[in-house]
Amino acid sequence: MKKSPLAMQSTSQTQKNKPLHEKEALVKLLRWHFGHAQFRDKQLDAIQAVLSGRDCFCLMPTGGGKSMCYQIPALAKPGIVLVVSPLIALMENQVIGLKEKGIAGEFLSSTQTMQVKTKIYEDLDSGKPSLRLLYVTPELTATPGFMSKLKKIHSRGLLNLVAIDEAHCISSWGHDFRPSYRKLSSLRNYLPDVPILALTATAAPKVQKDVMESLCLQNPLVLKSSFNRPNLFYEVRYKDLLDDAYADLCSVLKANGDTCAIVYCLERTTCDELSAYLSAGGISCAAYHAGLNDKARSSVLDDWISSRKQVVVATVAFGMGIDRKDVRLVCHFNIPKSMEAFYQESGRAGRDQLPSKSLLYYGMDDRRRMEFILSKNQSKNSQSFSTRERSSKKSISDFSQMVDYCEGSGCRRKKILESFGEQIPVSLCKNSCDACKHPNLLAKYLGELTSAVLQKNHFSQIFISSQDMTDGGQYSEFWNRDDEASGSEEDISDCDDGIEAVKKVANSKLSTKAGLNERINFLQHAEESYYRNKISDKQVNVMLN
Ligand SMILES: Nc1ncnc2c1ncn2[C@@H]1O[C@H](COP(=O)(O)OP(=O)(O)OP(=O)(O)O)[C@@H](O)[C@H]1O
Repeated sequence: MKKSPLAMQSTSQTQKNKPLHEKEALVKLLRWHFGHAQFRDKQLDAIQAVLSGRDCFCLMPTGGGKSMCYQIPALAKPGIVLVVSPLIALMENQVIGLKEKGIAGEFLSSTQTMQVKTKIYEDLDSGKPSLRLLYVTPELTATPGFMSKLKKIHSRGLLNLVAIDEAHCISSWGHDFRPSYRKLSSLRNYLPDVPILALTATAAPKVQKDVMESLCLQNPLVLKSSFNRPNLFYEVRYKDLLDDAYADLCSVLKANGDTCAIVYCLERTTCDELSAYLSAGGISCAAYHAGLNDKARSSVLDDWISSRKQVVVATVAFGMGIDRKDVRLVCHFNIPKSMEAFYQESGRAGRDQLPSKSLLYYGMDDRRRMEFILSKNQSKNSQSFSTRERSSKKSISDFSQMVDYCEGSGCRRKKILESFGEQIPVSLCKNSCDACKHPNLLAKYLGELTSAVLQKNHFSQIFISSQDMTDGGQYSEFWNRDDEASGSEEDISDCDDGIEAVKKVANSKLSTKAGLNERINFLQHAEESYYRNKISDKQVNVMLN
C-alpha cells in the first residue's frame, strides 16, 4: 500500500522550536513508511547526526540497515538526499523498493532514457523538487555539469545530505576499490557545508581511516556496530579428507531442501562444472561469471532474484548488489583471498536475520593456487618497488589470516572478529561454529589433514611457500621451483629412512595439541635440520619438547 508522506514540518509555534531530529518524530516516520517498530543499534545516532548537519561515518555489518540512515533523513525535511552508489542494480533495487512505499526516489544512470533523465532534471530545477532521494553513480557525481547542478540545488537550501554507500570503494586498501570513487574527494570542496554520511560494512581499520580522510569528513560522528553476525553458523570442510567435494556439497544442498544458496568458486571452469554437476543432481542451479555475456548473466540474476533458481555457482563477479535476503547458505568452494572478502561474501547469507550458514571447503591445492595468484598479481602490479612491496605484504598477511581461519582449531567467529580488531569472549559464539560445537571432531580432522598433506607430499611445497611468504623474497618463483623441488624431495624421501623417522616422531609429538600451521612449522624445522645437520629422530624429539 502506498502511503502519503508524513509531514514533518509544522508551522505551529510549539513544533517550530522542536528539533527535527527528535526521536519520537523519527520513530513515527520509521513506522509509517517502513513498518519497523524501532531503530536498530546505531541507526538513530547516525540519523540525528546528519540531520543536525554533522558528518558521520557509519560502519554496520551487511544487512545491518544502513539504508535507513539516509532514507529517514530524506523524509524528515524538505529537499533532497543524494545517494552515491557503486552499482546500477543496487540503485534500481532501492528505487523500486522506495516507490513501492510511496517515497519519491529516482536514480540517474547511463541505462536510463533521455526522457526519464530530463524529467528528473526538470524536477531538480523546479525550485521545489518532489524528489526525496536521488541515487547516482560516483562517475556522474564528479562531472562538472552534475556538480554545478548540485551547487544550484544547494544554493536554494535543498541539498540536505550526501550519502556515500559502500564507501570502502574509495580506498585502495579495500577489497572493492573503485577508482571512480576517488573523485568523490572533491565533494567537500564543492559543497563545504553539506553533511556527508559515509556508509560501509568494511571492517578493516586501515580502510576506515582512509575513507574518512579521502572524503575529508570534518569531526565526523564515528559509529561502529559489532561485526558479529549471530545468525550465521561458520563451518570449514577439508577437501583433502573428502572423497568427493562436489558430491559432499550436493548432499549439503539437498539436505537443506530447496534452499537459496550462493556457491563461490575461484575459477569460471569450476563454476560451470560444479553447476552442471549440481543440476544433474536435481538442484535448481546456474553458473554466473564474467565469461558469460551480459544477457546470460542478467538472466541468471533475474532467475535467482525471483526464486526461479535457488543456487548460483559464481565467481566473485557475483558481488555487491546481490539483494536477496533469504540466502540460507553461502559456500566458498575455494578459499577466498582475505578475511575481508570472506566476511563480505559470507555475509550475503541471512540478511533477513534468520539462521543461515557459511561453509568453506578448504584444500591445500587451493591454498597454493591462491598463493600463486597473489604472487602473480604482485608482479603484474608494477608501479614502483615500494608500492609492489606494500601490496604484496598486505595480500600475504591478509591471506595468512584466511589460512589460519581454516587450519587453526579455535573459534571461527572469534577469528573473524579479531581480524577486524574486535575482541570478544568465545562464549559469544554460542556454539555456532564447528570449532566450538565439535572441538574434538575438528582436532581429529586437523590431525588427519596433517597426515594427508604429508602423504601427498605437499610438505616441501608448503615449506617453500611459507618461507617465501615470511621473507617476501622469491615468492613469485614458487611455481617455477615447485616441480623441481617436489621431484627432488621425493627422491630423497624415497631412499632416506632417516627423514621418515624424523617426520614420524615430529608428527606424533604434535598431533594432539598444535594447530596445522604450528605442526607444519615444526615439521619443516625438523626436516630442514635433518637435511642440514643430519640430526637424528632422538634429537628431533628433544628439539620439539
Ligand atoms: N530498524 C529496523 N527494524 C527492522 N528491520 C530493519 C530496520 N532497519 C532496516 N531493516 C531491514 O534490514 C534489512 C537490511 O537493510 P539494508 O538493506 O539497509 O541493510 P544494509 O546495511 O544496507 O545491508 P547491505 O550491506 O547488505 O547492503 C532490510 O530488509 C531492512 O528493511
